[in-house]
Amino acid sequence: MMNFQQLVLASHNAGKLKELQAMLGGSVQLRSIGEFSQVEPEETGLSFVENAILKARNAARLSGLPALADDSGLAVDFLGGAPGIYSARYADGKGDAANNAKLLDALKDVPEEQRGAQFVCVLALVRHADDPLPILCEGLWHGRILFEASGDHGFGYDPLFWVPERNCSSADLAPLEKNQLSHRARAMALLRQRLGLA
Ligand SMILES: O=c1nc[nH]c2c1ncn2[C@H]1C[C@H](O)[C@@H](COP(=O)(O)OP(=O)(O)OP(=O)(O)O)O1
Ligand SMILES: [Mg+2]
Repeated sequence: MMNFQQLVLASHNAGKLKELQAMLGGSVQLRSIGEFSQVEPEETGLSFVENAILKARNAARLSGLPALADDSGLAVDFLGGAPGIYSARYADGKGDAANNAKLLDALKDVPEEQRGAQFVCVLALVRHADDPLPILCEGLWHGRILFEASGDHGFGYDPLFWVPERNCSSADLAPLEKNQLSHRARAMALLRQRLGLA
């Protein structure tokens, strides 16, 4: 078993870095890919898995370190799984607020029982840029899309995601609580097992 004391996180999303570092604890130091490059790779894959691997390889190449990538998104039942892998680009790169406004508009006439959705997270870890056997772990989080935003924590679509097991939005959850329940938490629990950190 390889010992990953330092990993580069192949993400330019500060929210992900915070959550993933909190989940990993002190045993692994996550360094941001921002230390090495500000250029974001184009996410050309057709799946979360492909995009996670592509981002991890790119970060390993740029940093010379083993790399962890997170490709995630929101799959809305009524929209046939959209925005899915296009979640970050849903409102053409105009950011989280525009993404959320577009989603609320797309669902404005959809009743509560048809507003089911899941957050998806795929984590990919490569030992080096050409690693032929990336470690892959996925996590899902089932919930519903609210009719209006609620909460100040988290990032992205959190204010619109109703968490049935807590009866509030994921942005209403304290960070510690989100990090025990989320799609990312589930994927990370599997990764920790794979790495012998559990
Ligand atoms: O826990 C979450 N709470 C709320 N929203 C979330 C979450 N997890 C993913 N999301 C949303 C944000 C973004 O719209 C998309 C991820 O897109 P994704 O390409 O994986 O990440 P990103 O572009 O923000 O950063 P990067 O690619 O550099 O890792 O799904
Ligand atoms: Mg991205």
